[in-house]
Amino acid sequence: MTHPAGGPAAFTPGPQGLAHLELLLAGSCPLPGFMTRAEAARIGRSGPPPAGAPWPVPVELSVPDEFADARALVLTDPEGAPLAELAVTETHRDGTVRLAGEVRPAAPPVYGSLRSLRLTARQVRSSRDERRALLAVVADRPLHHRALARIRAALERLGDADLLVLVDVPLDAEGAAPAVLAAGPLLPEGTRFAAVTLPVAAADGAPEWSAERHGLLAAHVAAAYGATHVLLESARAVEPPSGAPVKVLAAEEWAYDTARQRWRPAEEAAPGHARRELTEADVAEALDHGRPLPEWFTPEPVAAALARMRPSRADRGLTLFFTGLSGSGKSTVARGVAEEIRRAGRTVTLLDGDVVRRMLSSGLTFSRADRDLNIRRIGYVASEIARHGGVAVCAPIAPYAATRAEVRRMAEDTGDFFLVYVATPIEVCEARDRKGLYAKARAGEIPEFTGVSDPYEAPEDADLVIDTSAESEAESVARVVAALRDGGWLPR
Ligand SMILES: Nc1ncnc2c1ncn2[C@@H]1O[C@H](COP(=O)(O)OS(=O)(=O)O)[C@@H](OP(=O)(O)O)[C@H]1O
Ligand SMILES: Nc1ncnc2c1ncn2[C@@H]1O[C@H](COP(=O)(O)OP(=O)(O)O)[C@@H](O)[C@H]1O
Repeated sequence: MTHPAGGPAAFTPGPQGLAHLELLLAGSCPLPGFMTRAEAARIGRSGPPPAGAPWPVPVELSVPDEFADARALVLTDPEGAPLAELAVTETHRDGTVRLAGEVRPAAPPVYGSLRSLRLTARQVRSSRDERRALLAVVADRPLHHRALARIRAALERLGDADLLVLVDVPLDAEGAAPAVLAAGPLLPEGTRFAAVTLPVAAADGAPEWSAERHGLLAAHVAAAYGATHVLLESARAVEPPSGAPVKVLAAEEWAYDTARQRWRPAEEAAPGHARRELTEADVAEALDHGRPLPEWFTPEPVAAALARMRPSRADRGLTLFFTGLSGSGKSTVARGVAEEIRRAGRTVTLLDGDVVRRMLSSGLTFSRADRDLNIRRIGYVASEIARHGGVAVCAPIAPYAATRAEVRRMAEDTGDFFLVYVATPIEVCEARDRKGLYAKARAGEIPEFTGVSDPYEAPEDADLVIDTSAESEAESVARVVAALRDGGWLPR
């Protein structure tokens, strides 16, 4: 707990707390601060909120136990800069400690993605002609031709309306923003863009709301910006059932009419000529393999932004992680695969178990704690190699599933992760006993030996399983390389 200059303690809320605070401070939410338990209970978490509720979702702040007695709290951004002061009027426990009370702004926020685009509701309202209709599009995904056609049709129906695109992005990442903004030149002149972060749950650790609640929240925020009509282009929010403060336009199905070569409501498309949109997974797959997105589906500037945001797998970093018992063949196969990757034109670093134990992890034992530390170090180095577009080939035993999962998460922050389980039976590994270690382990001379006197948790999330007792070294290498080619990590 920190007490800046003798004042109240300071606390950095988690992502949900910060997102609620951002709306409170920007004047997008009409509440004075975080809700009491009774207020939050009245709004509820499932089903529609009661009629006349001031806000469609509970706004709560969860804090660690150490703040349970605080009367006031300075809420700061993740770098510690004060955002607001909270005067605590109620403390209650609901799994975690929750504080209620008014918030008073401290200093304008400087943190958060797309800060320069974070126009407040007040800023937008004060600079527009409120007699005109305002269509707000709340978007957390790229605007492809279908979305653009739907927006144009809605504007046409509304007559003389302004357009505001509320780009819904997390505070700590750009999300789909570059692809949403790339559609700017394809929208009417004068279209405004503002970045917002819509919370997805009441408080950190609380369950996420239903899609209808998300829709309702989006409508309320859009209304705060002065919108008269709302279109949801969101993966999370759907048309709310009722009670929205502005008209939420129906999300009827659209299709590409291949006869007329344009997008239109599916029921208007010529029979036999209605082509559906690509799914998000289709788009990801095309980008992963470096295939262009079809012109009928996505406009060129949006496609270009997407290709920048998600380079093909051949251009992304990769952590290729082998796991298996000692003597299973990890190093041998990893060496062969690394050679093939190099030959295919990619830069590759081999982080072999033995070398790592000498260079990165000398002094570590084979206790669980030290093995975990060893694997985390390998994961860290691999993820840095991947950050720069390289391929890191790792070949430690890595006996624990939880630690491998940690490395997967770390690696996927900067690139891709591909797990190869070398599932050679222990009898074969032991018969090979290249270093005589199994014999020593059986004789009790090496304690905590994996597979003999220490656990090995076989992976259930392997992307490929090989067994070097059933195939030659060349066959194993070829199978891994083929999987990398099929996945798009190596050119064909
Ligand atoms: N107690 C014990 N258990 C397992 N292995 C042992 C042990 N003591 C030494 N060795 C040798 O160390 C190599 C395994 O090191 P790793 O860094 O890959 O292990 S771990 O991932 O940290 O568990 C392993 O090398 P490989 O045969 O290449 O796997 C062994 O030769
Ligand atoms: N199909 C195969 N693939 C890989 N190694 C094999 C194969 N068949 C036999 N071996 C032998 O098994 C041993 C595996 O040792 P190594 O690659 O160091 O395993 P690890 O790194 O898992 O401890 C090597 O001596 C290798 O020559």
